[in-house]
Amino acid sequence: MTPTKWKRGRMIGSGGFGKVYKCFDANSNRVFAVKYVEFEVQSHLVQAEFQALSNEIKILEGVKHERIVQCYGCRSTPDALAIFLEYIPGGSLFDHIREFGACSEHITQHYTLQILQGLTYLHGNKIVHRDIKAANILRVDNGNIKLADFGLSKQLDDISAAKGLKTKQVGTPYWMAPELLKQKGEYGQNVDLWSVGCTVVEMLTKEPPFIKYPPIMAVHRIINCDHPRYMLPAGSSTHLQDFLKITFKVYSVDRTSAAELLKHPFVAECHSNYETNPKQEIDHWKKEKDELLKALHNQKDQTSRLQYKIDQLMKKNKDLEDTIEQIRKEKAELSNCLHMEQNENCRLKEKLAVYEKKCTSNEEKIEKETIIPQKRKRTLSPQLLATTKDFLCKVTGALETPCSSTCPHVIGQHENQISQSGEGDLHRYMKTCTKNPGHAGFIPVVKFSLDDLPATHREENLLKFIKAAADLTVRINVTMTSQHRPEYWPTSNVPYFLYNLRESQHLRTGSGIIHGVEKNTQGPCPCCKCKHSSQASNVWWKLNVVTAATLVFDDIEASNATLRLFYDREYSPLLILKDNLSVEKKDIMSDRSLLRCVTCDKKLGEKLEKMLASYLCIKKKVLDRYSEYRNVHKLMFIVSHPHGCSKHVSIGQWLNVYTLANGKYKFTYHTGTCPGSSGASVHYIGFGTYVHCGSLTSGLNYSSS
Ligand SMILES: Nc1ncnc2c1ncn2[C@@H]1O[C@H](COP(=O)(O)OP(=O)(O)OP(=O)(O)O)[C@@H](O)[C@H]1O
Repeated sequence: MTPTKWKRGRMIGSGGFGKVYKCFDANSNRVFAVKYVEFEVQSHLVQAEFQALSNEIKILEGVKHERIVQCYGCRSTPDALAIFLEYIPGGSLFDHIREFGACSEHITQHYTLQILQGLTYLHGNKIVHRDIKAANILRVDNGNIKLADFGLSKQLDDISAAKGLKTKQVGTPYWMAPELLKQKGEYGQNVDLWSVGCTVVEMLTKEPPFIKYPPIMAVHRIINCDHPRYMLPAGSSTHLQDFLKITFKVYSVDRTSAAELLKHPFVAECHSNYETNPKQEIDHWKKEKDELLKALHNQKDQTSRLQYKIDQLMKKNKDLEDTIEQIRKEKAELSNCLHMEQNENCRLKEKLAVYEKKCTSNEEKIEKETIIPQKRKRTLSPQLLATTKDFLCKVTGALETPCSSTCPHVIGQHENQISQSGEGDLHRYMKTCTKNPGHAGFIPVVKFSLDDLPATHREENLLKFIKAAADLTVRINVTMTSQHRPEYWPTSNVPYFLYNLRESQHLRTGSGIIHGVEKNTQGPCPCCKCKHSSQASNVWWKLNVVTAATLVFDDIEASNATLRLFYDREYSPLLILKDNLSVEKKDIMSDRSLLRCVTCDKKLGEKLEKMLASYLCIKKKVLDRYSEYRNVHKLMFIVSHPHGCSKHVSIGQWLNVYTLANGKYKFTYHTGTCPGSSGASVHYIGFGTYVHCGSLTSGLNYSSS
């Protein structure tokens, strides 16, 4: 029954065709919703359209279904048509989605079922809704829904087209079926099924398909698509996907009717009414409860995991803080230590200065004992050179000339490098050398080449000979001066070298050459290692080394001596021999010592055997080649370890050769030697090999006889 004594209440919404208010009819004592459709023009045409609308409304008054908003007729006012509707307090599904978010598939199933129920009824009564969408689905408080706005849209569109409405309809094509959007397109009830599909997508995703396009483009897409595109929530059922496939059939004839769709598994399992099926509702809530419990459980798990992580981090943090504290303490201690070390350093520096002073004075003492002061050397040299006869005193070889303690010739500098501070100081002596400052005449053995030979002798074999001699040259270190050194040279009153330092320990260094390598296979190796081993080697080598007697005087000194082999460059690997080192033969007057030592290092023994063989072979070739020119070119070379440093070759000419009473030769030369050259082999090309002894007060160097 249409309200007669009604009063308009608050506005509850507005749509494309007018505003909706709550209203109360005093006659029936009932609340309604009233939709005001306002007129624009009172033309004849519009009048006709309104008449058609009123007639339609009358028909709709007879449409009664629990899923349909009941229409209670209409009344005309001067500028509007008031259509009375059943008041539904829950608002539209559109508002619900906006407020609470998309519906779950479960809820969507229920709403879809109820939409289809409403549509089945409308279609059964030959009514097409034409405007199914969430905004036209109203929620009853008990959770069920009703379809609103049905059947009037065609009439309202017609009035709008005739420009008879104040509010202009702006078409929302997103829910419309393709055939409805096509110009002059014919359509039937099945347009509502397409819209149901769009509304299902809207319920699940909050938006119908194609919403991202402006209306005009959306229309184009809907008309031309094979199937609308949408993104369903993850885990959506296959029933749902299949249901949508059916509703979105492009050709309306292919779409299944609303009544048939009620049998689709997507909706068939739902009970039609929420409130009338408490069991299902209980199941639903139980399910929701279970899900909530599960979520709660997960949250608890996560919380306890997070708590554990926090605890771990706090512990780690604490450890780090402790470490920082520890580092701070250590730093403080270290800076304390550093401070103390700096003080100690200062103290030691002062002490060092004192010792250096002492050391210098000791060195000076030694020098006084062993070396003629420079001043004297310079002044005496020219006179001494003048008379070669004077040189041939008893000690230097000419036995017919007696020597006295004042004999200037024999107080020659026996070129041991003496170092009070051990090996560490040898480079210092090299740098501060006064005999050959800069060592221009000394060529490191590794750099020696053909170019270093005089043009007259630039021959491969001579170079090979020098290299072979260099290979066998060794550095000899002695750390003890024997108490058996004589006070005087034999049969003279000339003090013997280092007599005053006998029984003292200090480093003396000189040179020598390996002169014999003898392989032994008889009996066990006598080296220290084999002596104390049950697996003593049966193969070993005896090595003979020639050096100066003033360098290694006797077995006491030999047992405190070492041989360094292959010391070709400063960083050559350390290869030291000292096993069973002894003096096999000694000639004080000639200043020659023949040392002996052993090795059972097979690789070394064989290598030295080969080296010696090629040395002797090339030596002979060179001797043969140059023997007839030996007095013409007077070429000679020396391989030694100046100042105990790495091997150097010095090349030059000898000055004089004296034939001694015993038929031996004695040479003098300026070819470069330094402290540390004592005992080095001196090779006179065309003559043979001798041992370097020292330098005379004249500055001349001389070798053994
Ligand atoms: N019977 C009703 N009971 C309670 N509220 C209603 C009722 N009818 C409509 N409303 C409210 O009024 C709003 C506007 O409704 P109306 O039908 O005018 O517009 P619409 O359906 O949103 O848009 P259009 O008219 O373009 O389809 C609805 O969204 C709803 O919230």
